Amino acid sequence: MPLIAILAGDGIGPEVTAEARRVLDTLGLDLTYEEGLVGGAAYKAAGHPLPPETLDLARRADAILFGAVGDPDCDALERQFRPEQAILGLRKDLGLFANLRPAKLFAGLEDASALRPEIARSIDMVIVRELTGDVYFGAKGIRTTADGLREGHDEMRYDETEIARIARVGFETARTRKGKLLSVDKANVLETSQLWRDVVIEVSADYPDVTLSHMYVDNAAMQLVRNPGQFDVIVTGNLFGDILSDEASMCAGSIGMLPSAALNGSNKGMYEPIHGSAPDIAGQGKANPCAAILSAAMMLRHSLDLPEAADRIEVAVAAAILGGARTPDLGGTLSTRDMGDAVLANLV
Ligand SMILES: NC(=O)c1ccc[n+]([C@@H]2O[C@H](COP(=O)([O-])OP(=O)(O)OC[C@H]3O[C@@H](n4cnc5c(N)ncnc54)[C@H](O)[C@@H]3O)[C@@H](O)[C@H]2O)c1
Ligand SMILES: CC(C)[C@H](C(=O)O)[C@@H](O)C(=O)O
Ligand SMILES: [Mg+2]
Repeated sequence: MPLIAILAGDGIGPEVTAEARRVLDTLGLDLTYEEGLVGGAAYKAAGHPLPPETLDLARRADAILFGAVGDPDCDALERQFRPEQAILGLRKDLGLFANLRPAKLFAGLEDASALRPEIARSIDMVIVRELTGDVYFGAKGIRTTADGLREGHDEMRYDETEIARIARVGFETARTRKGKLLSVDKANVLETSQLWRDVVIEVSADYPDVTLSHMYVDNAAMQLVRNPGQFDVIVTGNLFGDILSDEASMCAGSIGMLPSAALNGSNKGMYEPIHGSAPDIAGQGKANPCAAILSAAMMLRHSLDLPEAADRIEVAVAAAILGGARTPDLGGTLSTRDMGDAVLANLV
């Protein structure tokens, strides 16, 4: 029976993951679950944000359902002990280089979007974010210059194989959709981006059926709020993808609505909302669990070959939203648990 690692983490992570778990349980699937400590919770209990037992569980599991990590109490710790190192460590250890972040407007959420309804309605895209390279994993530190000044540095780097494999994920994803791939970079300034653009163009020779275009990241950030309907699949690096996906989430109504899948080319994956631990609302039952619930659906589709069960979850979330279920981020008053109930009530 497939094993699911549940790593709920910090802040609203456990609150939203509990709702995803309730939905999974209701589907009556043959899955086993094992919970592990991660993030600030793990640091406080075991002295490390990614304890060996958790890493072992993640390696053994067929898929990982991840909540969120991050705890203001831990922000002053040496970097290796900070909660965020757990998620970065898992991505790197498991080779989860391909991060799919679908952003679409659920019918009924037009008024929750930061955009005008007629613009928001057109949003239906997938951001394919590279997840194990870029400034995230380059050489970094704070050093002292010859003049005695403190100097922070984070190296941006990608080699051509890293670019080519994420480009292929972008092209393959575009093939299953409208056949349009936009590569977002900063090739007018950055050498890393110039190589990115060159390699994406080389790989495009294998995908003559996909229309490839390119855009600088600053323009892409602007176009995302001007005319998001122009985007089908966006492929981009780790940092640009992080920023653009938070921006896309608000265009689609709320950061509480966007799920993600982190994949490594096998069936294994880690599934998580794109949002963080939201310390400002943690423990208040205000968090929107939809992103976590939709992440569970992505898990069923990408890791467990259960597309019908995934569809059932997505249809239930869409129906709950259409029926007016709204947490505070969407302008409503439902609690996290109530929103979970609304999704369960619409499971058919
Ligand atoms: N994948 C992750 O685990 C992840 C992702 C992003 C940030 N973080 C961490 O989370 C902590 C907080 O970061 P932040 O405040 O920059 O980002 P955040 O995503 O946690 O919160 C940003 C804003 O969005 C709101 N929000 C987020 N999720 C929501 C939800 N499901 N429902 C309703 N509102 C929601 C929050 O209340 C907050 O106002 C930091 O420690 C950060 O490093 C973790
Ligand atoms: C918590 C942080 C390391 C993480 C990232 O930057 O990748 C988060 O913002 C995300 O989007 O998953
Ligand atoms: Mg982020």
